[in-house]
Amino acid sequence: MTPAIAEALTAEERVYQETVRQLQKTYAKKIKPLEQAYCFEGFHSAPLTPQDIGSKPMVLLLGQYSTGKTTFVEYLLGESYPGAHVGIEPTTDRFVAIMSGPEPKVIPGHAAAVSGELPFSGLTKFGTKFLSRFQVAQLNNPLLQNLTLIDTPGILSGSKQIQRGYDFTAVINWFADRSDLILLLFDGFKLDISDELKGAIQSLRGHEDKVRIVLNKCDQVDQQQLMRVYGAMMWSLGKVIPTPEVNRVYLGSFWPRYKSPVGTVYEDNAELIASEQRDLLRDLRSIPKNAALRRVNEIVKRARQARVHAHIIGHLRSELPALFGKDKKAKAMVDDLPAEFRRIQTRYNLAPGDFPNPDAFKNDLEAFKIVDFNKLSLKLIANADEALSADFPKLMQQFPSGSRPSAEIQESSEAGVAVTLPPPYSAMSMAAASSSVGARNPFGEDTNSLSPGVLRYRAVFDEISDPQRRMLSGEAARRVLLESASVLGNDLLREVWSVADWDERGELDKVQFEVAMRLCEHLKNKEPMDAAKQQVFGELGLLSKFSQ
Ligand SMILES: Nc1ncnc2c1ncn2[C@@H]1O[C@H](COP(=O)(O)OP(=O)(O)OP(=O)(O)O)[C@@H](O)[C@H]1O
Repeated sequence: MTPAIAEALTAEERVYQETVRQLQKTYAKKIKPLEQAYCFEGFHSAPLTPQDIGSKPMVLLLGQYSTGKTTFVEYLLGESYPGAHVGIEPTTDRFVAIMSGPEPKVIPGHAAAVSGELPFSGLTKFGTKFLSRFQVAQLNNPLLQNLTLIDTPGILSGSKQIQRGYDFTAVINWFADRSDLILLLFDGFKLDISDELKGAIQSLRGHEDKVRIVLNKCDQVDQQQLMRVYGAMMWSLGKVIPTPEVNRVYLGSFWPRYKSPVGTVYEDNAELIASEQRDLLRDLRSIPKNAALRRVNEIVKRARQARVHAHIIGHLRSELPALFGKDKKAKAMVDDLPAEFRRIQTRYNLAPGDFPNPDAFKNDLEAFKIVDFNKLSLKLIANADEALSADFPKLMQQFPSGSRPSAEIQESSEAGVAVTLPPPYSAMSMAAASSSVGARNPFGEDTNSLSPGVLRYRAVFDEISDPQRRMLSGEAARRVLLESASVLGNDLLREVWSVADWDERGELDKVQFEVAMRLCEHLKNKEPMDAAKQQVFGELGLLSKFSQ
């Protein structure tokens, strides 16, 4: 690694360390007790350990075999890591977490997963077969003071693919969840995108903002070939990464200094490659700062969920009669959870976007008896409220003004915890939404007819929709519409729904959600429905839908 990277990372690292320390403290004192009192673990996930919150920012490397992942790690480190294998044949047959340690050491997967010092306890759920294909490689390298790198087994093409004995895609997803940057490496000299790689890429849904594509070995082809390879790669990726934005691609050839390149090296791309590599390093430098923001964002999101969860559980418990008819009442409530959720939402003025899916919640509830739950503790709730309205926003102040607070933070700092709008409606989300719209439309609509900035509600949609299916359920959409446009009354909202759900699926995709929300805006300005419809479909370039 060049000293310049190490230096820049160190400054960012201090902010990261301090943020993490305060997050750990606030979480342990004000959020974890709430989670524990209301069995949050049974419905969401186990309480976070200090290691979970404080783990170093992670960079995940993914790609077909021999695309140069291990060599890329060596390029960043400026040295090889213990247990690294580089070769033209498939070499890395395991997941390797490359981490900081006092001396070069390999920790086998089973030991790493039970170590309280390492953030890998969650990997035990993938079983013994996986753990024997996982290891931690420690070494004393300045880059690793700030980052953990995850080298992954190369993905083989087509029929060569071997049975792994564990769920490769689920493991990728686990690491992707915890990563701050995901580098997808392709070989510019031998482009290949196998089905398993496509599956792995598809499992990165919801993490598109972290994905960067690296077209490696670019000096092995001439300029004309490079253009063709680049085009072919983007074409193939367009089919598997369904985002409207074009992913950032870095063209490069990442060799450590101590190795001299072999084979044909074309000089005509040298300048381009050099400047692309500089850009990628800049991206890597910003990881600790972004990671600190991401950690705060994640904890705030979790705290909001835990608060809503406590209200739900406390409400269900309190509604049970003191003496007779407990079972009957419990059954009635469980049978109509959406109605209970609405009641709780109105009573405590909670954001609908923080509520869980009622069906999933009902499933999880089967493992419990409502009568065994604790009643609502105002003290625990007040602690969580304080964390959301004071501690987390204060934490954000230490970031330079250029850093963007998340929607959740914005919401809790501006409006305290008694928010009436779901977090995505913050001005920040809207701005972010309109600034990041690209040219490709994954919704089956006519791409060219959508003008830039058209999907103003996309951040809202991204936060509350099903991340796998990219659809918003009827129930969730109804809650948002009621929340943001209840003044329109049920009849108008019903009409809005039937306009937006034009294909009568009972759920909305991103464009349909945009239509619904924009219609509400116009209707709130007292425009007649027909005029509002024409206006909205016109704005979105969907007039063909209007005439249907
Ligand atoms: N920038 C580059 N230009 C040309 N050849 C490269 C480059 N980087 C790596 N190589 C060569 O490509 C081969 C594969 O490299 P490496 O083992 O790092 O890939 P990998 O993606 O980690 O492979 P696997 O998935 O099998 O572990 C090696 O022979 C290596 O020397």
